[in-house]
Amino acid sequence: MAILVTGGAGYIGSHMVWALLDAGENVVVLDRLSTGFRWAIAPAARFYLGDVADAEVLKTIFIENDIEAIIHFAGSAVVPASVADPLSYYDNNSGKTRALMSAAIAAGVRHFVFSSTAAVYGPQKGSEPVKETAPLNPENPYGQSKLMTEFMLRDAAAAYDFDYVALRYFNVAGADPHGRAGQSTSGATHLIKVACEAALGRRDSVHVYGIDYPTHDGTGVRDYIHVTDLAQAHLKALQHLRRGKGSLVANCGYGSGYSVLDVLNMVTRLHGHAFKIHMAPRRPGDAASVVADASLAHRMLEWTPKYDSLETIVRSALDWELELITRRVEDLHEMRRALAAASF
Ligand SMILES: NC(=O)c1ccc[n+]([C@@H]2O[C@H](COP(=O)([O-])OP(=O)(O)OC[C@H]3O[C@@H](n4cnc5c(N)ncnc54)[C@H](O)[C@@H]3O)[C@@H](O)[C@H]2O)c1
Ligand SMILES: O=c1ccn([C@@H]2O[C@H](COP(=O)(O)OP(=O)(O)O[C@H]3O[C@H](CO)[C@H](O)[C@H](O)[C@H]3O)[C@@H](O)[C@H]2O)c(=O)[nH]1
Repeated sequence: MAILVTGGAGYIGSHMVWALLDAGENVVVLDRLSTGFRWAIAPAARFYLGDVADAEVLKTIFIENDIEAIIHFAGSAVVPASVADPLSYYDNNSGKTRALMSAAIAAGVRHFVFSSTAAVYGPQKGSEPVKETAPLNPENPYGQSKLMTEFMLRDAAAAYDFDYVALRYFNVAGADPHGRAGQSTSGATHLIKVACEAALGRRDSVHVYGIDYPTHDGTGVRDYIHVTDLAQAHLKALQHLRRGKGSLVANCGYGSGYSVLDVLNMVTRLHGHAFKIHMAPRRPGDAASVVADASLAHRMLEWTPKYDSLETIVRSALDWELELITRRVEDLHEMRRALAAASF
């Protein structure tokens, strides 16, 4: 039996692949490498290049592997891009997931774990942690496209021999503590990644989007969750489904909110070098404060985070940024050696 990880070449998916392999699972990855990288996939996983909606590649995967469950990360994940091009988000996050679900159900795959998001909730009054029962009112097409998928999962689970866990991630950050994976996306927009790049001189500066929010320092507040804890939550979700405990929608966060300035100060403190900061207008589609109440995941999945401190998250993100620089330098040396060898 094997677990199919879609989007396993991406940031969160690549950590999931390592977590599954560490837990002794057989892993199959499907990724079209639009934002992910072939090198990010752990060598022990079996890789298929393709789109999650490609019926032919799915057929091949289901014939060649005994897929027990799908952990579905493949998708588009940038809030402002979804505001600029909503239909591509509905296509990739909702339409293509529908095609994947349909092929999976036809092939007899019974378990599905889905990457949902805190963006399904929309604007919150005050800074109270958000429970799963909060109104679902996405502020942007990204959140809406994920919510539509949650509805498809709910209805499919009611109709077919199929169950699912949808995990609503808050702000995922950090990198594998063993240095095997991290966030490598070029042109990243996520705050911690952007700030670490600026600290290491890979960007000129960081823009702070909005200083007039009703938060403790006027900047946006988010609940940052370490990617390794998030991968563990998926392992627990898989266990939950295997034990026949039924479908579930649960938040994944820590319940602690940090502002943009809190994050920038932490990066500066840990790295030791200041970088340029520009105050900028609010970003379209952004909420003031988004913090999780994750008590349901703790209770139902028996999930206990291990890396729940902003300092640990930022430290691992900085370590990964240094690792990427080292790898680029090694690649350059390799290219130089290859060029020198070719010129003789
Ligand atoms: N990063 C976050 O803070 C965050 C928060 C909430 C939810 N999520 C969700 O988690 C998932 C993973 O996010 P990430 O940050 O790792 O993003 P990512 O862009 O690093 O990874 C996505 C991966 O999916 C692949 N992909 C995209 N569309 C595909 C398709 N149609 N067919 C095959 N492969 C495809 C990409 O090549 C990439 O490897 C996404 O669904 C995202 O919406 C992320
Ligand atoms: O260069 C930057 C980048 C971000 N921010 C601010 O930092 C906070 C976090 O922004 P991110 O772009 O890092 O993350 P988002 O909160 O926009 O979105 C993330 O969290 C959401 C859930 O809250 C979704 O899950 C989504 O997939 C994921 O990208 C926001 O207040 C944003 O305005 C800046 O000030 N400058």
